[in-house]
Amino acid sequence: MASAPSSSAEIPTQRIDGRAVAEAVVAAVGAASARLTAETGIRPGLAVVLVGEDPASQVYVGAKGKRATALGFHSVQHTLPASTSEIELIALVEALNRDPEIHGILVQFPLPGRLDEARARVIEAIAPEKDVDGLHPLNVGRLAAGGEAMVPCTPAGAMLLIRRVLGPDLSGREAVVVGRSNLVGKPIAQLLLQAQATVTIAHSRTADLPAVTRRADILVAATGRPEMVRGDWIKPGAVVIDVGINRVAAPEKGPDGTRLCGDVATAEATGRAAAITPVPGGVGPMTIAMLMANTVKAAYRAAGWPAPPLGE
Ligand SMILES: Nc1nc(=O)c2c([nH]1)NC[C@@H]1CN(c3ccc(C(=O)N[C@@H](CCC(=O)O)C(=O)O)cc3)C=[N+]21
Repeated sequence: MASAPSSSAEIPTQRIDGRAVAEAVVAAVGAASARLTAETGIRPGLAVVLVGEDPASQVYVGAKGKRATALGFHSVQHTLPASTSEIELIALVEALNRDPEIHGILVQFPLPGRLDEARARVIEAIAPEKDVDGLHPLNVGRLAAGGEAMVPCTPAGAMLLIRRVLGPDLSGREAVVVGRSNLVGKPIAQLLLQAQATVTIAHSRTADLPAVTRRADILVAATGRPEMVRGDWIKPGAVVIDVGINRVAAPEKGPDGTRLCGDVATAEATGRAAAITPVPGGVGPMTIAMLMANTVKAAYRAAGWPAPPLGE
């Protein structure tokens, strides 16, 4: 029997293996760390601060600590109760700023309740050279001005995946970032611009969002809304970077079943995108790898050494 005629030819869609790229980064980070420790006695030190008991945050923070320990870093986790005051949290950050064994400080978001309103003050309390999240205004400004900045981990990881597919020069390519957060959307847009792409930042208030995303040769979805980006929002042949990690109900896995999904309807994108990052196994593992990379860079700078090459 003849197959039904299809209106458009299917495009083979490459799944970008974030776990494999993350392993390569982590291997380079481990080698750089070992060299520093052998020659100076300095072990990269990472402090992760978790306030409250958000279960997803506990999982991420645990994964970060495990990675750091496996790399031979000095790794400490500070877990504070949800009732912690702004003054107490900033006092801890200041103690970590002064601690010579700590090169990187990460305060996990979201902060609980009222404390989230203090977010900007907490970020500004972190010493910029220890700000491995790249959120301090000095690092944000340096990234915007094209200087030596600590780059936020998820954007740095996403860019590395884009470069693996398209190379370092994005001249002539249209990039659309959906999402405008300080942690993801805005810094990814800066990095794409630096790589010569033509960049649009779109968001939930953009008029005719699908028409805007359909222009994208590079589409970055960072909306935090499960599978918001549909297949027909994607230009055929686009490279799609799915930054979302959403836990949604999955009745097929039983009454309490859940599954992870991204901000892109991956099944619909398959056969249309040239390449897409899966969830899980895409940008998520890169985020942790780049956190380790930023921590080693901070330790190198503290030792007065130039930043090492990290497979980027
Ligand atoms: N100050 C701050 N910096 C952050 O970088 C930060 C944060 N707060 N708050 C929460 C988000 C989330 N985040 C992730 C890191 C790794 C995975 C990851 O490794 N995901 C795996 C597994 C996911 C799973 O199985 O749950 C994957 O996508 O394959 C996901 C999410 C960092 N964040």
